[in-house]
Amino acid sequence: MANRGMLIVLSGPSGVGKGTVRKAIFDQDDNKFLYSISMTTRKMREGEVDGVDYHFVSKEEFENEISTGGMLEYAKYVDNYYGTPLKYVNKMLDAGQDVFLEIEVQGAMQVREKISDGLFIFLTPPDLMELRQRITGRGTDDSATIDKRMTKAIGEIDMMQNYDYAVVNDEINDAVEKIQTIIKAERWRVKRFLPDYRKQLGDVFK
Ligand SMILES: Nc1nc2c(ncn2[C@@H]2O[C@H](COP(=O)(O)OP(=O)(O)O)[C@@H](O)[C@H]2O)c(=O)[nH]1
Ligand SMILES: Nc1ncnc2c1ncn2[C@@H]1O[C@H](COP(=O)(O)OP(=O)(O)O)[C@@H](O)[C@H]1O
Repeated sequence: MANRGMLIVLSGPSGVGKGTVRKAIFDQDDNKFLYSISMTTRKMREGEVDGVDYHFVSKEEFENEISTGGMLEYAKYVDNYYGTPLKYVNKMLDAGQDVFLEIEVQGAMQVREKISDGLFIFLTPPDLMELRQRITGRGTDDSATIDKRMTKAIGEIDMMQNYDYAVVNDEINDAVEKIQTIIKAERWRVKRFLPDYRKQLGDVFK
């Protein structure tokens, strides 16, 4: 029953803490999800490993994947492509494995179009000033760039209405616990059971 794996999508505005929360979830011992490793054209940072943090590819390779239908979703973000290879996700879902994506908002909306029975969780900041402080705290942007990121983030927060759940990333451990609770409840959603019973209808009156 409900043999197909669950697709879990964690998204939210830049700087809200998606990467931090995702790492905390995957550091838990009893974590059973498979993380879909994204493909990107951005440069590898110190300490990153190809095939672990991302599949690092050239712009030509990425565009070739797009044109041959190899991407479940992709987005151009700060001049680089980021995307989810389709093959791995489908294979794992068909094998009954739950797959976890941590992606930005444009990509999440493309996944929603294609895999409507996925679980879409929006990570949101306690308030906008705190979001600004987190972006500032990373120390990677000047104040004009921070303004641009904030304008973008406000548009992204507006996309919250297209998600199933909103989780406030106030304290990391609380956010992780809320996400785990949502995932547990999702397993018993009616929509995950009906297709299996419907499939059995053909056999039962033979
Ligand atoms: N659409 C999409 N976004 C992704 C994917 N992988 C990572 N991202 C997002 O791309 C953005 C930039 O990621 P990264 O360069 O690692 O920077 P950082 O998270 O800001 O340190 C983040 O918001 C990620 O969540 C993907 O496969 N698809
Ligand atoms: N719950 C939290 N409380 C305080 N700071 C946080 C929290 N979650 C993340 N951060 C910090 O906010 C910044 C942005 O987090 P990051 O995971 O890079 O965001 P994203 O992946 O959404 O762009 C980082 O400096 C991170 O340490």
